Amino acid sequence: MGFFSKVKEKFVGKSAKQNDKYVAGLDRSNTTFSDRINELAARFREINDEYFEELENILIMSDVGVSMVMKIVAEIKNEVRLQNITNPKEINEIIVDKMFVIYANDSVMTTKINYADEGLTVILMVGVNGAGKTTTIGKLANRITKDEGKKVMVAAGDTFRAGAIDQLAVWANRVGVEIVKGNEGGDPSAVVFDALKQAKEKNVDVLICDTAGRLQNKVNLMKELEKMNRIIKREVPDAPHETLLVIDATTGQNGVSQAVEFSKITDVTGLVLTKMDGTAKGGIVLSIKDQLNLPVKFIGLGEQVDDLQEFDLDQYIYGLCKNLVEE
Ligand SMILES: Nc1nc2c(ncn2[C@@H]2O[C@H](COP(=O)(O)OP(=O)(O)OP(=O)(O)O)[C@@H](O)[C@H]2O)c(=O)[nH]1
Repeated sequence: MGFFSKVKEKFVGKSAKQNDKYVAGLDRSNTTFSDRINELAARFREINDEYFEELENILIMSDVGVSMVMKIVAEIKNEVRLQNITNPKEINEIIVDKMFVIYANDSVMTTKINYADEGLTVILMVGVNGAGKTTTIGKLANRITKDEGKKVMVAAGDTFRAGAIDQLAVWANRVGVEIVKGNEGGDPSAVVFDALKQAKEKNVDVLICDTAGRLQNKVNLMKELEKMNRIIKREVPDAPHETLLVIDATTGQNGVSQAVEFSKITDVTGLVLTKMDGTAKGGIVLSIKDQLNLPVKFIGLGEQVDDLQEFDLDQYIYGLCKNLVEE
């Protein structure tokens, strides 16, 4: 069964609680993407080169990324020829299937957090300022505490940005986890070292470390992350278990380029796409996959504490293509 049929069978007419969050959070993307494709089908009597050009534009406007768009459209053309389809109204299923078959191909699809087999799990959060790192750490700490029953601690390793420490402290307080912090302008690795020591003493299960996001000063940032990684490894040899890169989905292709830069600086193990509810260009998930081949582990679908959702490909497809699937 193709993605299209699978998603249709799974979600249409049903209302699972988590699914509602995806549908609401991706509403703007769905309207831009699905409605434009439906509108295109209504305008063309038959599928021709012009139709495909417009389809390419819709995909590009949804932030799918040019090289990915070319691959997807080539696949769609091929399938249309094979099935001998000429009516644009019959193409929805093929569009949805091809987009996601390409996404899922050769993919590292694990969305689960890689926890340590035993002892302390260390998660390092990286990303440029304003991407939503602090908010994500708060939401993630809450998820891990409430859903998995683990004891979480956070380390205020962004000593560079004014206010970052206080902001993280507010979140820690809100979700009821302990925070280890140093002074603004201090050595972030010292904070992390301190946090590692305390986490081990207090039998913490998961330590989430904030870091500064000065991508414009790449050499310093690289040195800082290297030092932090060295200290973490010295204390917990198989750590960090995850280095999650936080990207603001509303920054579109710029966010994708930042992600590429970050992945050159440090070993990223997964992505968190924030503010998906604030963009009409939900296709960024596909573009990132194409350029980085890293799994999207979480997506931010709002500002509330429970708006960070584990990335689920089926729910994402349904959210993005709702009006196509339900046509
Ligand atoms: N709508 C929406 N807003 C979000 C989401 N994630 C974060 N935000 C908001 O984005 C803004 C910036 O997020 P912060 O966590 O404060 O990011 P920052 O502290 O500026 O920068 P860093 O922590 O360095 O990334 C805040 O107003 C958050 O509430 C999301 O998934 N959806």
